[in-house]
Amino acid sequence: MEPAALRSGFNDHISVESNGGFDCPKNKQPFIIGVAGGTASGKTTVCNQIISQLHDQRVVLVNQDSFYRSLNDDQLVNVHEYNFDHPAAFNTELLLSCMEKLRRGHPVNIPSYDFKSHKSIEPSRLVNPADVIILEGILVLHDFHVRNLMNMKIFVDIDSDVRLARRIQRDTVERGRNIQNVLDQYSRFVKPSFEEFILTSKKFADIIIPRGGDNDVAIDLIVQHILTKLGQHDLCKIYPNINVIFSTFQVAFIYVVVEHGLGHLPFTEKQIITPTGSVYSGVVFCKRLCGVSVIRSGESMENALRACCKGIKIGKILIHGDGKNGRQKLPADISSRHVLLLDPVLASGNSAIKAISLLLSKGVPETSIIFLNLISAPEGIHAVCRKFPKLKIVTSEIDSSLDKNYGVIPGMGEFGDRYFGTD
Ligand SMILES: Nc1ncnc2c1ncn2[C@@H]1O[C@H](COP(=O)(O)OP(=O)(O)O)[C@@H](O)[C@H]1O
Ligand SMILES: Nc1ccn([C@@H]2O[C@H](COP(=O)(O)O)[C@@H](O)[C@H]2O)c(=O)n1
Ligand SMILES: [Mg+2]
Repeated sequence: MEPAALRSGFNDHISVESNGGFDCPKNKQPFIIGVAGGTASGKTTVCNQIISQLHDQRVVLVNQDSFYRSLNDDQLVNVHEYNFDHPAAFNTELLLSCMEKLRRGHPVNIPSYDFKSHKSIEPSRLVNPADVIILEGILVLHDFHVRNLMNMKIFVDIDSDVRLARRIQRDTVERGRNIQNVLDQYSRFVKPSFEEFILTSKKFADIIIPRGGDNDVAIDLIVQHILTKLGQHDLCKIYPNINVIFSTFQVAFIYVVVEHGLGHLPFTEKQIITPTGSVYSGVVFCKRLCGVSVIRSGESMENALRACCKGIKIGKILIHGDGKNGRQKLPADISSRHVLLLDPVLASGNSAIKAISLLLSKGVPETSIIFLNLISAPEGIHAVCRKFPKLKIVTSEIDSSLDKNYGVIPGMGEFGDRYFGTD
C-alpha cells in the first residue's frame, strides 16, 4: 500500500498552539521586516514602495518614532538639550510588547507622536495583525531584542550630506523647525548618535540598500523574497536546510521524496557513446551513495531508493526505545559515501538524532547526510535542525504537532504497521 492512500485531506490541518506561546496558526506567523538607517535616509520612502508592491498581502507599517517618550515640562523648557537620537529617547519595552502582540495575531494600539509638541497625542492608532509587519526607525537594528523579532533586516544607506539636506527641507516644512535649530541639533546630537548607535547597527543588516528609494532593483528583490517567504512554512523561514516538496496529494509518494533527495546530491556532467554510436550527455554523482534505513518503517522506502539507484548499497540501523545505543549493519566504507537516511516519520526527533549520531560516529560527515522522510512534526524539525544544521532534510509534509505519546498530529498512525499490514 502506498502511504498516500493512508492519509486524506492532509493539507487543511493548520492548528493553534495551546501553550500560550503563539496564538497564531503555526504556519501563519507574520513576516517581520526591520528597516533602519540614518535620519532622512529614505526609510519611510523605501517602506512605502515595498508596501505598494505587496498589494495582495496584508501589510502594516510600525514606526519606531511612535514610541518616543513624551517630554515632561522641564525637558520641554530645555528641548535643545535633549538627545532624540539616543536609544533612551524611545520606550523600547512598549515597542516590544506591541510587536509581540502583533506577532501573536492580536490587534494593538500604537501611540501617535507629534514632532512639534514632542509628545504622544490622542488618538492612538489601532493596528490590526497582518501577514507582513514592517518596523521602521533609526534604531530598530540597535536593540538586540527588537532585532530578534525580525525575519529580515534592511539598512538604508545614503550619503550624510544628502540626508542633512533632506532633513533641513523636511523639518522646516513638516516639523516646525528653523534652519538654525536643525543644524544645531544635527551637529550636537544627530551626527554623533548616528555614528555611535546607528552606523554600528549596520552590520546586523541582511540587506543594505544604497540610494534608498531610488534603488528599484533592491526593492524588487526584497519584495520577491518576502513573497517567497510568505508561501513557506514558518520552519523553512528559520532553517535553510529543510526542503518541503510542493505539497499535493500525490507527492506523498515515497518515490518522489527519494528522487527529490537525490536532486540535492552534487553531480558532474558525463558523456557516453551509446551502442548506436551517438554521444549522450548525462550526469554522474560526484561521490558514491548509500541508503540507510531506520528499522522498521524506513525499510518501506528502500524499494523506491533501489528503483531510482540500481544496485545501491543499503545499510540498516535499529534504534532501541530504551535509551541504549542503536545497532547497525552498514557498509565498511560508509564514511566516503553520501548517505540517504530513510525514515518516513520524524516525530520528536529522538530516533533520528540517535541514527544520525551513529552515522557521524562512523565518520560520515554531517554535510554528506540527506534525511528523507514523508511526514515531520515541528518538534522533530527543531530538534534535528538545531543539533545538525549542516545536514539536509527532505520531507513532503510538516504536520501540526505531537500528541502526548509523541505521535504526529494528524500524522498517519504507526507507519510501519500500516505499510507492512501488521496493524
Ligand atoms: N530618493 C529620494 N529622492 C528625493 N527625495 C527623497 C528620496 N527619498 C526620500 N526623499 C525625501 O527625503 C525626506 C526624508 O525621507 P524619508 O523617507 O522620510 O526618510 P526617513 O524615514 O529615513 O527619515 C522626505 O522629505 C522624502 O520626501
Ligand atoms: N521630537 C523629536 C523627535 C525626533 N526627532 C528627530 O527625528 C529623527 C528620527 O526620525 P526620522 O524620520 O528622520 O528617522 C531623529 O534623528 C530625531 O533627531 C526630533 O527632531 N524631534
Ligand atoms: Mg521616517
